[in-house]
Parts: sequence; structure tokens; C-alpha cells
Amino acid sequence: MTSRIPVVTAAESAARDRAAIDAGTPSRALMQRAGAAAAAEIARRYGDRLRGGVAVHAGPGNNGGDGWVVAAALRRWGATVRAALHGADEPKTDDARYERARALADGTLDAPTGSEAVVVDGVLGTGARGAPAPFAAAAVERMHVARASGAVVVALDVPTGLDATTGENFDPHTVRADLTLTFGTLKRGLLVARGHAGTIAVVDIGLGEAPNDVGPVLSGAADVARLAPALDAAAHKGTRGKIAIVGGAAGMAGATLLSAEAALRSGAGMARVVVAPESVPVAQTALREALASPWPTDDAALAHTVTEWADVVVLGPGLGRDDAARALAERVLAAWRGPVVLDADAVTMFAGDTARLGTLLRGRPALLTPHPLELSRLAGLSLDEILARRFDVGRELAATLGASVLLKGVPTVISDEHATLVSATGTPALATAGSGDVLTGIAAALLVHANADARATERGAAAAWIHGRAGEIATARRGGVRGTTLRDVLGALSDAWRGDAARAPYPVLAELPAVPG
Ligand SMILES: NC(=O)C1=CN([C@@H]2O[C@H](COP(=O)(O)OP(=O)(O)OC[C@H]3O[C@@H](n4cnc5c(N)ncnc54)[C@H](OP(=O)(O)O)[C@@H]3O)[C@@H](O)[C@H]2O)[C@@H](O)CC1
Ligand SMILES: Nc1ncnc2c1ncn2[C@@H]1O[C@H](COP(=O)(O)OP(=O)(O)O)[C@@H](O)[C@H]1O
Ligand SMILES: [K+]
Repeated sequence: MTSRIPVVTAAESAARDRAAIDAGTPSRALMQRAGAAAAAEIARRYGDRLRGGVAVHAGPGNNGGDGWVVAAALRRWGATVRAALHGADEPKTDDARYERARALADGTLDAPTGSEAVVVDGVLGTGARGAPAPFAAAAVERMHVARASGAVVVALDVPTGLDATTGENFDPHTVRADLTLTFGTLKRGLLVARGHAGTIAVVDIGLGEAPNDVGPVLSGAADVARLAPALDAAAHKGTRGKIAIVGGAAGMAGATLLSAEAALRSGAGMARVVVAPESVPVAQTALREALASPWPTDDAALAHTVTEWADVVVLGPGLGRDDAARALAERVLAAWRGPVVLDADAVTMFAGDTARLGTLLRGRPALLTPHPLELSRLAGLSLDEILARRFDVGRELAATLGASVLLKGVPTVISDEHATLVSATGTPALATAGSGDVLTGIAAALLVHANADARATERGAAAAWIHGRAGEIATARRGGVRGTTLRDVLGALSDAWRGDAARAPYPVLAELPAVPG
């Protein structure tokens, strides 16, 4: 059973299939495993609905082949199955032709009527190129109509009309699935286009252990549990770690406070916000658990409030980007040589100056947590380029900086020279101002609290996972995204840390919930 779940492009997916075939598993066996596992998952999840009939829409390639295996299996198990082949009179691959013939050997399959309670999308998978041709667009339209009248739509491998590599969609010619059963690997596009994929389940088809390369792999609850051990029974506030958060220009103290509270709710023993003098009184009143100090004006104050006090320093929340802020950031980074998290303004202020930032950061655990616009400014690349290369761009920059780069978004990608981790938890409830500050605080706590040999990249990935999971829990409690605030997310951190998310049984290797609107 695979433990590392690679997050792949369409080409990488095909290459992994080919490697398994070259290693001795016939392609037909892979197709049969994919189809059989998909049929079993459909029966397990939608057993009650099977009485309402199943429609299978098959395309001309191997994605259609998977569909014929599903059709045959569900019919054997007693469901009324109807099926249609789209785009050809005969499937175009040997395996798909064989599986269609096998499905029809049990008796003809009528064409779908549109009244079936379960619809299976086997029209296009990883072999799709560009916008769906008219035959595929017509099949997608039929699936939209069925879903609008109450059917559940299950996509095999990838929803038709979704680019498996980029997540680009061709709406209205892209399937909106309730469930996507994806085979052996997790396709990048599914993580970008969560709204189209529905629940995503990665199903084992026996491709074998993933190659141990630097390609992206999915982070999950098990990784967090492995990384962050329980707190010591004899812990005191000193051993639980002290986090100094430097930021909070006038009117922006809240950013540091959100970080501080998130750090305290993630295991840290003490948090100190180091803010503009006028922000000190408000910080003290707003978060009684935190210490508050003004920005240091001399070395003694810097030592007292930051360098000789902290275990981890966060730089950036609400810091501002003027000359004074840059001077403060340089002073802190030069005097403090321990673990740092750089966020927001502290990232942006080094725009076009990555060499200087690399000099300041090298030789210690360092995590940058930019959102795509911040990374675009820092790296001097367009926002479109960052988004198009979101799975790779952080690794390249990390090499220049000697630091880990956590690129926020849907999904979040955390990388250094040696590894790329992908965290795919969260809901749009997190898309509000201050959300990044909460993540920063969690990450800071994890720079103290984690197994000693864990790299900053792994700690950052765990932080992103916890942040997103807290967002999911808060959203579920509020019954939707609207009405959920960061206060709810902070309140859900304790449950996120318990990590008790139910795990789907084998052959599901990983499951990502449908994202609520
Ligand atoms: N490889 C394996 O061992 C395994 C693969 N598996 C399964 O196979 C899937 C990949 O199969 P695949 O490579 O046959 O591609 P697939 O997605 O069926 O599409 C190709 C067909 O669609 C056509 N087509 C292309 N673009 C189009 C468009 N825009 N609009 C309309 N048509 C378009 C294209 O036409 P052509 O370019 O040839 O003219 C061709 O006929 C994969 O997702 C998984 O489900 C599993 O069984 C596990 C083992
Ligand atoms: N739709 C979404 N689904 C999941 N996570 C999201 C979504 N929108 C935002 N997030 C997460 O919320 C955080 C937002 O951070 P950021 O953009 O820095 O916000 P801010 O600067 O306002 O604090 C990131 O961790 C991001 O991944
Ligand atoms: K499909």
C-alpha cells in the first residue's frame, strides 16, 4: 500500500502507469483494479441510490474503459445500469474495447434516460487535451441536467472538461462532480479546482511505492501526528516555547494578536507582540495572555524583548513596509540567528532583493509564508506565472534563499530544495483578512514543537494542514462559509489538533472533503 501520495501532472500520471506496466502489471489489470475499486466505492457510498439506476457515460479512451468496468460490476451486483459510448463507434484502445465487450457480454446495455440516480463520468480523464470536443460537451451537458434533477455525479479519475494538470475548466463544458475517484495518484488539477471535483478520494490501484523524488506529495493528518508529539506532562511555560511576533504598526496590531493567539492555541507557552508604541495599550487589552512591547529603539531593548527572550521570531504581521520597517526587519534578522517565520510585509519588503534576504536567512530554520501576490513581488514574476507554476516555483526560490517557502492558496504548497509538500485542507471561510496571520502563529508554534529532526518545510506543511482543518471544522459548526469568522477558526484549533478526522477504508488512500460554498 502506498504511503506517499504523489501530486502529479497528467503526463506524470501516465508515466507512473507506464512504470507499473513496465514492472510487470498489465495495463488491463490496472484498468480492472481502477474500475472495480470505483464500483465498490460507489456501492459503499451510494448503496441506497443504486436502486434508482446508474448511468455510465464512457468516452473513446481508457477513461471510458474504466467506465465499462464500473458498468459491468454494478450490473453484476444487481443495479440497473444504462451506458453510452460517446465520440466513437468503438473505443479507441485495446483495453477499453475489451472491457466494453465484456460489459456487453452480460447483455446489452440500454442508453441512459436521464432519470438515473447515480451518474458515472468516464468520458475524459488524463488524456484530455483542451476544451471538450462537441461530443464530450454534449455528454457533460447531460450530466449537468441529471445532477440538477437530483442525481449524484461520480467522476472517474478527473471530471470531464477539467485539465488534470492545471485545473483549468471549460465551463459550462466541465463536469461538476459530487465525488471524484482518482486512481493511484492525486492529479494537480483536482486540488486547484476543488469546486468541480467534489469529494476527492485517491484509490489504490497497485502502482507500487512512489518514487522518492522531490515531486510534490500530499500532506495529511498522519504527517501532523508524526511530527508533533504530545506536550510533556511536566511542561512549563518556558519549555512550551516563547514566540516573539514583530509587526503591528499603528492600526495593524490585530495581525500580531491573531498570530499570538494562534501560537498559544497551538502549544506555545508564551507569546510577545512587539509592536509600534501606540499599538501597545490596545494589544495588552485585546489579548491578556500575550506580552506586549514597543519596537526596540536600542540593542538592549532588542535583546530584552526579542533575541534573548524568544525561541522563535515571527516577522511581518502588520509590520508595514516603509524604511523604518525595513530597518527594523534587518536589525532583527541580523541580531536573531534562530528560527524565523517571515510573513506579509516582511516578505514584500525584500521584493527584487532575494540575494540580501538569502544572506540574512541562511543557516537556520526559516519559513516564508507568502500568498501568491507576495511571492510574485518577491520573485519578480507575474501573478499569472506564480499561479501557473505554483507547485514548482517555491522550490526554485527556496534554493535561492536557503529557506522553506510556503505558498498559500488552494492548495498550499510548501517546499525547499529537497521536498515539496501539498496541504489541501481548508474552506473559503479562510479567505478573510487576518487568516494568514493565524497560519503564521501556528507555524511559529510548530517551529518549537515538533520532532527535533523535522525540517521547517515539514513543520510549515503541518501548520497549513492544521490551519485548513480548523477552517473546515469551524465551517461545519457554523453550517456554512457565510457567518464563519476567524474567531470560529481560532476556536476550532483545539479540535483540529486532536486530528480525529475519520479515515476512509482501503483502497482509499486519502480523502479530501467536498468544499462547501
Ligand atoms: N494508462 C493506464 O494504464 C491507465 C489509465 N487509466 C485510465 O485511463 C485514463 C487515461 O486514458 P487515455 O490516456 O486513453 O485518455 P482519456 O482520458 O480516456 O482520453 C483520451 C481520449 O479522449 C480524446 N480526447 C482528448 N482530448 C479531447 C477533448 N478535448 N475532447 C474530446 N475528446 C478528447 C482522445 O482523442 P484523440 O486525441 O486520440 O483523438 C482519446 O480518444 C485515465 O484518466 C484513467 O481513467 C486507468 O484505467 C488506470 C490505468
Ligand atoms: N478558499 C480557500 N480555501 C482554503 N484555504 C484558503 C482559501 N482562501 C484562503 N485560504 C487560506 O487562508 C490564508 C489566507 O492568507 P492571506 O492571503 O495571507 O490572508 P491575510 O493576508 O489577509 O492574512 C492562507 O493560508 C490560504 O491558504
Ligand atoms: K472522467
